[in-house]
Amino acid sequence: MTAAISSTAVSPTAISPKALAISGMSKSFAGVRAIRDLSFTVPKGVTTALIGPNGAGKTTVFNLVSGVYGVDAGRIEVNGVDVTRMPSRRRITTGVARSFQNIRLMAHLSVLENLLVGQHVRASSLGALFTPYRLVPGHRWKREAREALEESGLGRYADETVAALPYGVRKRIDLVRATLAGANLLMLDEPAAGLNPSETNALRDHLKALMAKGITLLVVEHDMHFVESICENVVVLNFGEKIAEGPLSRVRQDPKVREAYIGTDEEA
Ligand SMILES: Nc1ncnc2c1ncn2[C@@H]1O[C@H](COP(=O)(O)OP(=O)(O)OP(=O)(O)O)[C@@H](O)[C@H]1O
Repeated sequence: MTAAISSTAVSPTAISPKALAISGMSKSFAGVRAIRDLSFTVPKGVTTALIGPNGAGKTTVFNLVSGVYGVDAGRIEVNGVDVTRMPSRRRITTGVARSFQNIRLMAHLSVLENLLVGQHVRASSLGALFTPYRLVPGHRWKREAREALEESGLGRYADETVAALPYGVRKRIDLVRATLAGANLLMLDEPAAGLNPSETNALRDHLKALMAKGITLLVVEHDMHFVESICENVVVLNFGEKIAEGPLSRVRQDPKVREAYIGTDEEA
């Protein structure tokens, strides 16, 4: 049976100055050490990038924070709440949400329907979870979803089928979905991948608007121009370990970082 998600189970604390605090985190897959004794924090309001060559462990960090996998060792706090052993589906109640490299919107549904499906994570009872939204005229979630779309400049797409929309618009709708779920810490996995320059600009503006609303972003991104334009702090991983941390301008001069990227097509 699908468990109901109580919106009051854990209230994200406004007290912690850290949106995310990871300490001593390790994870192996069949003997391969993907993450090794990793510690870093994301202060509230400080847009942070997690960078590193292919296979460095960036997506694994997202999977561990969102609870797709359990850690072998270490501790993860979101907004001051220990989520280390918390089931994945409950972690949204602490304020963390993520977007994926491959957009997980349902292509055959409308934009609004996709957002309403996403909002079901906020359902506080089984009844609310299974109430078909069409049966509830003027439903609050529907209104909130339309408002969020308008606010993001995407209002005209509300009733369009997702499959018919350009990729850049779908990516931004995925962002609206994550914020509607009540997140104040958004983990974005390669948000700019596959976007053309004008779509990238629209995404950047969208992210800056979220930052201005107080949402903290943790971004995995290979496009360093994009990272430079929105991120104040950068954490660099290599073979699952943190090898550098700080502003991109400083980090990219670090010999360890330069060495990590040698032989790859990427640049830090
Ligand atoms: N489910 C899994 N099973 C086995 N190995 C895994 C699994 N997930 C990740 N790994 C391994 O963990 C290491 C880190 O992978 P991860 O995908 O986190 O790297 P990444 O930095 O996100 O790479 P990329 O930039 O290519 O997406 C790799 O060696 C990868 O093969």
